[in-house]
Amino acid sequence: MTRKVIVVNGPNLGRLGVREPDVYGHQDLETLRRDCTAWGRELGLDVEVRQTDDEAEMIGWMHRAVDERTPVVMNPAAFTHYSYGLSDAAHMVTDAGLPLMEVHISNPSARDAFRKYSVISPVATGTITGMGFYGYRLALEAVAHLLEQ
Ligand SMILES: O=C1C[C@@](O)(C(=O)O)C[C@@H](O)[C@@H]1O
Repeated sequence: MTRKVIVVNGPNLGRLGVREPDVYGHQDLETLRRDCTAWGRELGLDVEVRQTDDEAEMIGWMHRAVDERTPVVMNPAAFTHYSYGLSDAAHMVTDAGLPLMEVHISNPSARDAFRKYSVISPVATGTITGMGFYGYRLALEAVAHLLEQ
């Protein structure tokens, strides 16, 4: 059976391709969507890529993931650094025994001081940073691996 996985992206990631291309690359969200869908297919995962600038919507997606038992790949974007609401919601996902892989396109630790701390990392299954879009592939591989355990 193909297992559904959601790949959720936080604020400003809808602007991939035009936002700081030196940091986030020249490829847009649509390309990320196509890449993740194709990688998922290879790994036997039915991947749905979402993006929102709205914290409440992202939190709602976590509640639904718990209810529907859906593993999560999450790039929380700026929510990473301050959203205790999203952190609590992400915690519910891993508490439910579901994988939640945190991904960052850049390496936030190597950037501004406010990016050095993640409120998501302490509750995530694992974190991948600094690998560009390829980090999402690594996160999907990790999810596929964890689902086989
Ligand atoms: O919006 C983002 C993107 C990001 O999560 C990344 O993918 O590298 C890193 C965050 O610090 C930043 O706020």
